[in-house]
Parts: sequence; structure tokens; C-alpha cells
Amino acid sequence: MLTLLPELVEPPHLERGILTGAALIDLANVDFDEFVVLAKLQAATLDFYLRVPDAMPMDKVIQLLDVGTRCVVVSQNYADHLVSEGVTGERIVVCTQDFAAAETLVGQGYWAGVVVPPTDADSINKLVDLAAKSVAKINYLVDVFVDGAQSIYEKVPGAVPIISQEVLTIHPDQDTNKLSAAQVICSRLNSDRPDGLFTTIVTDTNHRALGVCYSSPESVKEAISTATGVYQSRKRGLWYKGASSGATQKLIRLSMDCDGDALEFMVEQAGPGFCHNNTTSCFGSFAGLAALEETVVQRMKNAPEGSYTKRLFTEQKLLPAKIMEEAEELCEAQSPEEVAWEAADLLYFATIKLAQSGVSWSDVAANLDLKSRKVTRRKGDAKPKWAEATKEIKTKENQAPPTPTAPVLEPKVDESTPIHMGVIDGTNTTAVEASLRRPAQSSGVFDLAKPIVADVCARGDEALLELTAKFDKVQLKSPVLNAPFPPELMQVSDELKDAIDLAVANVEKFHAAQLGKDISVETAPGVVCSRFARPIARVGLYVPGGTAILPSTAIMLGVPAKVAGCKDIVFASPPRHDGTLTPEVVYIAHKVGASQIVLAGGAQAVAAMAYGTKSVTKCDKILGPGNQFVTAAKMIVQTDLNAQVSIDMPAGPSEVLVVADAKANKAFVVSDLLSQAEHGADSQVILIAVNYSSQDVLELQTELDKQARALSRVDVIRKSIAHSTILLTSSLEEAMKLSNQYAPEHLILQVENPSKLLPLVENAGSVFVGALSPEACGDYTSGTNHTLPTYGYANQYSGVNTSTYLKHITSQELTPEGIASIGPATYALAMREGLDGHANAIKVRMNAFK
Ligand SMILES: NC(=O)c1ccc[n+]([C@@H]2O[C@H](COP(=O)([O-])OP(=O)(O)OC[C@H]3O[C@@H](n4cnc5c(N)ncnc54)[C@H](O)[C@@H]3O)[C@@H](O)[C@H]2O)c1
Ligand SMILES: N[C@H](CO)Cc1c[nH]c[nH+]1
Repeated sequence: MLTLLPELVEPPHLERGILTGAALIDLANVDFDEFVVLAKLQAATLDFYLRVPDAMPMDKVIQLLDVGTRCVVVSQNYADHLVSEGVTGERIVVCTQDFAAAETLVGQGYWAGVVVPPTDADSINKLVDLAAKSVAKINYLVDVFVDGAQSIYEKVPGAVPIISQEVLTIHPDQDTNKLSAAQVICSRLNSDRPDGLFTTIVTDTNHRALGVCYSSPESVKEAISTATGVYQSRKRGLWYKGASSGATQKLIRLSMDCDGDALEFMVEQAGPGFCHNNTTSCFGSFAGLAALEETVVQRMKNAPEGSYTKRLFTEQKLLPAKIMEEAEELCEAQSPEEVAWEAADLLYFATIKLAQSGVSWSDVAANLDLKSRKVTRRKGDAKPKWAEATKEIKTKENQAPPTPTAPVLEPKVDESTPIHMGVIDGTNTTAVEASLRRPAQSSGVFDLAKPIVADVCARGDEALLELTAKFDKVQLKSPVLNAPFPPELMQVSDELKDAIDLAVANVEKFHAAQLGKDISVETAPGVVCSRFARPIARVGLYVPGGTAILPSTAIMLGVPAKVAGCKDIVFASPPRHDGTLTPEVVYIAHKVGASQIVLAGGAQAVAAMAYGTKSVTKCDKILGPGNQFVTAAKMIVQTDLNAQVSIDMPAGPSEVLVVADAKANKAFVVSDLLSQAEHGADSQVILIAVNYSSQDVLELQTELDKQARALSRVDVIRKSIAHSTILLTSSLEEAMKLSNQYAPEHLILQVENPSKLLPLVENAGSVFVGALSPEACGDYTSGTNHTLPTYGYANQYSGVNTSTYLKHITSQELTPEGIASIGPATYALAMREGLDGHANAIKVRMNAFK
């Protein structure tokens, strides 16, 4: 059956289309570019038939076929031109009203189909005659809603009914005036069984058989309307698979065999498997790629820390290096056994890459099928880099394979590729988990940061100066600038001074309000417990300066330090190539009363403040965001007892999660996503799109591409958008569940009544409520702090606030009445613990007041 879609399709309609397999769209009614985007997203799961107007240029039609359109429906004249352009007959359906022409086409025998809209009883009879003569493979696409057409598709073997989406229903019990999709499907089936049931092969999305069931018109109707596996049990009537066991099925596609006596239900199986023995298939376990895929997906969730599989998932460069190593070994393999061996190794590592990216082998198969539909073929020559490498491989035949080196992962940027985010269904848990993984989560960076930290700890200033020369490309004479800072190093325009002053005033107001009061409570008669705050004396504040200069971070770290009353405020920031610092950072350091600025960045700056050097003041706490090296170094020094230093939190590459409903202003949403994507290639931005149609997704992607291209850091954005995703959900509750799972640094709510969602926020660094609260305001001027936990640590850390700079000390004072009131209990507990020294300290006092 071909579902006629009157206009561009929305997801729920598409789902129905997927169940029935194909959709016919009239290109006169839809926008060409929009269709191209839709086809790229959906052509793997839905066969698109496109009615193309005669006026359309040939290269555009070829483009439509290239993006996966199954067939184009065209006039005969146009079809002849397409054939002369090399398009094969199975991609063309000829549309004709002329039965003589149709007869000739039938004679030619290679067209994918002929659309014959029958207009009267006479033409219907002619068509039936024609069909009787036709060679087997001809498809007649018949418009069912022309009177009498139903008799055609029932009488004409191979006739495919075209049914408008508007008159078709998957819920015939509710939509009684519409045509039942199940009924249309079943009218094409002939049972060869005495009980009239249809044998039904149940398969997974790779067409691997899971088992055999039976269907009836009633069970097919239930299956289609619930989009689940529903069958007809020969003993117990309708069988909703998994209703009692939990092993439910999502129905992906339904099709019939060549002679219409059996069905295939392609499903996604939940639970332990299809078989009642809790195995994936009734025909035993899967082997080969299928088994490997299952194992790898399991291991991704629970591989033990330190295992090789875990390393493959977490060490950023290991997997690409192994894939390239195995690809090279496959190229060098000679005997059939060697080729099989090396290909298996390569597929193993490829399977890890797929699992990590939330892609399955069935997605790969669908992609291969799509590629097989390309009409325009590239020459297929290798890129120069690989052509050169191949030359080497040939000359190395029969030699021992070389030791592979880790490749530099700098993919070439193709500027014509649209800047679009990946789109996934928010209910696909595996894909969601993969897409929410932070790009910079690599334990390998600790191995790089550790020797740097150790070097600075051991050699102090000398190491610090060397590492600054190495990483920041500047040879300094001294690694510090001590207060009072020279005025010529803090020359700032009046306009910027005003902006800084405003930001400082607001941040100060909000952080001063957090100071809170000391507390004093009489817990029992004569027992007074108190708590009072004291500033941490020496704080080291890291202001990033690698990919962008961030004076705003100096404000966010320096102002609360001043509010809290820290005695020694030390800043650290990477110097510029001329050895100076950004003047705004020096100006802010001066404004908050800093005593010193360390001219260093990365792990070495953190180490210098943690251990102290001859020139650098040793600090008690290190605060501030930074890249992976900074964050790793902070985590290393806080676990070193010799350093005696604590940290604020792991605050790494910036990230944002936006929850937006379909009514949200897409330009606003996109601008918020891009404002964080521009921070660095390792930043990540996530959009949870609630009730977005495919049209909404398309509009958003178009806006994203437009705004991104207009920004100066578009190259950085391309890289961060490459690991950023849109998650499609159908409810705000589901959206907030996903957001809490991600625990974003920044959460932006662009929905109707956004403050209503606040009670649902469990994990987030800072929340931006409503369309007029862009994150950029929080980054600079509103008053909240922008130093916030990333990597999902928002589920356990707060962002920087005034308490981050304070210690809270408790005290107690007891009177004789107090000793009397809690003495006996204290004595009893001490005796129970066998600590009679403790007990004695109570006893002597109780005796003194007897
Ligand atoms: N979470 C937050 O609150 C927050 C706030 C502001 C900024 N940020 C993030 O801070 C980060 C700043 O990163 P950045 O790189 O721009 O500046 P950075 O100052 O953190 O890092 C630059 C330093 O990294 C070191 N480095 C660079 N490459 C190295 C290598 N290969 N080996 C060892 N050391 C190396 C160098 O010493 C350099 O000085 C960004 O990711 C940004 O998103 C986060
Ligand atoms: N968005 C960053 C926090 O992740 C902070 C910042 C500084 N400058 C601009 N933005």
C-alpha cells in the first residue's frame, strides 16, 4: 500500500507510513529543500515516491534520487529523459491516463510502476484486462478513492493501492468513516491454512528471525493501532506480546511475502528476548556481528574500571588509533584466513565506535541501502593522503607490519556541509546515553597532567617557566606579577571599565547577600552550639586564557573572594605571546585587591598555586574553570595530602542544555546553543525539543546553520556541534527527566510558563528561566556566578558562591546545668565504645558538681 501524504509529513503520520512502508508525496505541494532534509532523515525507514512536475530541472530530480527517494512518479516524456540520463527503470513510475501507452509500458516490462487513475467502469475493465496480460513484475499504482478502484486492486495482481493519509486510519473503531489500514493490508493476504490465519515471521531490525507467530485481521488491526507486536494465538485468542512477561515489542515495519500468504513483523524487542526461554531468538543465540553488538552494548554500560573495553570507551585517542591500525592490517593481509582475521578485528573496533555513538549495525545496513540508491557516482579515487599511504603498503608487502602511532584527529572541514545537530528520539535509551556523553571525558588527560604537576612540585619556578615556554610559547623572566600592579598593564577603555564596574556591582550584591548569619542554638538546657564563618586565607583563582580571554571569570572568582574577606587573593592566567596579560584581567585583579598574578596556564599554573614555589604563594584552595588539563590538575592536587589544598569543583568545558517547546522563538534557542558551542571544540550543547514536528526541526537546523556561519568562531562551532544533539520528546516531564540525567552546567527553559518547571529541576549548575533570560547575562552581568560544575558534576556540586570561600567553624559552651543534662548520655556512649578516657572527662565534671 502506498500512503498518499497530502503535504510534508509530521512524525506521527510518518510512523504510520513506516508501518505501511511507503509514502507518495506530490512535490508541487512541498518545498524542494525541505523535502531533501526530510528524505535524509527518513529515507532509510520509509520508501518515498515523489510525484515530480514536468517543469522540474533534471539535475534536481537526480538530486532527489541521490538522497534516497525510492521512485519518482513522472510523465512518460520525462521518464524517457531520465532513462537517457542513466536512471534505471526501477526508480521510475510512469504516470499516464492513456491505456494504450500503459500497455506499451507494460510490454517494456522494466518500469517500477504505472499510475493509472481509472475514471470509469470501462477504464477499470481495460486495466483489469491489461493486468491479466502483463508480465509479473509490473506494479500498478491505483488511486483507491476513484470509484470502483477497490475492485481493481483486489482483482489486479500486483496493483498497489494509493490511499490518502487523510482518509486512512489505524484506529478504525474510532474513525468509523475512514478506511482501515489493517483491512487494506489484509485484503491483499490469502491464507493457505485451514484456520485462516497468516503465518507471521517475527524479525529484528536486521531481518534476523526471532520466531514464528500467527496473525488474523483482528490482530493485525491491534498491532497497527498500538504499533506493538500483537498476534493471534491459536489457543488463547489475541496475544499482546510481553503483556505479562514485559518482553514487549515495538512494531517497526510490517510487510507481506511475494504471494501474500505470510507476514513479516519487524520489531524492536524489549526485555531479555523474544523466546519464552529468555533468549533473543527461538532459533538459538545469534552469532557473529549480532552477538558482538549485544556484548559490546552491555560492556559499554558495565565494563569494569581499568579493563581494555573500558579504556576503548574512555580514552579519546585509543579507539581511532586501533581502527586505523586494523584498517592498515586488513589492507596488508594476503591469505583468505588473514583477510578474515583482520576484517574481524576491524569490525570489532568499528562495533565499539558504533555503540559509543548510539548507532547499530542495522543503522549501518540502512545507510548502505540508501547509498545503493545514489544515481550520481563519485569517481571513487582515494584522497591524496590515503593514495600515498597505499603506495607504502604495496612496497611493504611481506614485511612485518609497522607499529602504529596514534593519529592526529583533525578532520578536514568541509565548509559546504550544513552546520546541523544530530537528532535522536529521546526514548531511545542507548542513543540518548551515547549522545549525552561529554566529548572531553577522557581519563587519558590525567596521564598527561600528572607529570606536569609532579614537575612543578619538584622544580618550582624553573619548571613553571619551562612549561610556559612550551605550552604558551613565551619565555618569561619571572612567573609572577606582584601587587601593586603597574598602571600601564591595566589600560582599559572607559566603556569597558563601566561594563566591568556594573558587572562587579551586581556580582557583589548577589554574593554579599549570600554571606548569611552566624548561628547559635541551645540544644539542651545549658548547652549552646554555635557556627560562625571565617574566610579561607589564601585562594588561587584560575582565569582561563587559552582559546578566549575571559576577564569575566576574573570577576566571578575575584569578587566573591573579596566579599568573603580572603586575605591573599592570587590570580593565575596564561600570558599572551608578548609575555603580558590581558589588561582587563589585571584591572579586575587590582579592583578586588589581589596580591599576585601568576603568569601561567594549564596544569602547571594549578600545581604552582597548590604547592607554592619560590615566587608563587601557596594557596589553601584553588578555584576556577579551565580546559581538561586545568580540571585534571585540580583533581590531582586535591588528592595529594602533601599539597593540603582543596578545590571548588570540576569546572571544565562549557555546556548548555536548552529545553524548548515548539512555540519557543527558534532564533533565541539557537543563539543560546551557539553562545556555548563557541567556547571550544570540546564544548557540548543539547536541545531537548518538546513536541517538535519535523518542520520545527528543519526550521531550527536552518536557523542554526545561518547564525553559526555569521559568527567569527564558526570553525570552533562546527567541531562542538559535531558532538551536540537534539533530543525529541513529547512531554515536559520527559524533557526534565533527561535534563536531570545530563545534569547540565547551564539549563535554559524556553517553554510556556517556564517557572512552573523549576520544581522539577534536580541537577543543574544554574537555571535561566524564560526566553528573555539568555545565558550570556549570567556569564557577565546579572549577578549569578558563571563558574559552574560541568561533566555532569552538577548532580553533586554547587557552582562557585560565597560559601566556596568560607570555612564554617562550630563551637559549644556548657554550663553546670549543661553537664548535668547531657553528661550521663555522653558517659554511657563513651563506655559502650570502650573509651574510658572520654567517659572519665565527663565523670570528673559530673562529680565536681554533685
Ligand atoms: N565551567 C565553567 O564554569 C567555565 C567558565 C568559563 C570557561 N570555561 C571553560 O574553560 C575552558 C577554557 O579553556 P582554554 O583552553 O581556553 O583555556 P585554559 O586557560 O583553561 O587552558 C589553556 C592552557 O592549557 C594548557 N595546555 C594547552 N594544551 C596543552 C597540552 N597539550 N598539554 C598540556 N597543557 C596544555 C596551556 O598551558 C594553556 O595555557 C573552556 O573549555 C571553557 O568552556 C568553563
Ligand atoms: N559560559 C562560561 C561558563 O561555562 C563563562 C563565560 C565566560 N565568558 C563567556 N562565558
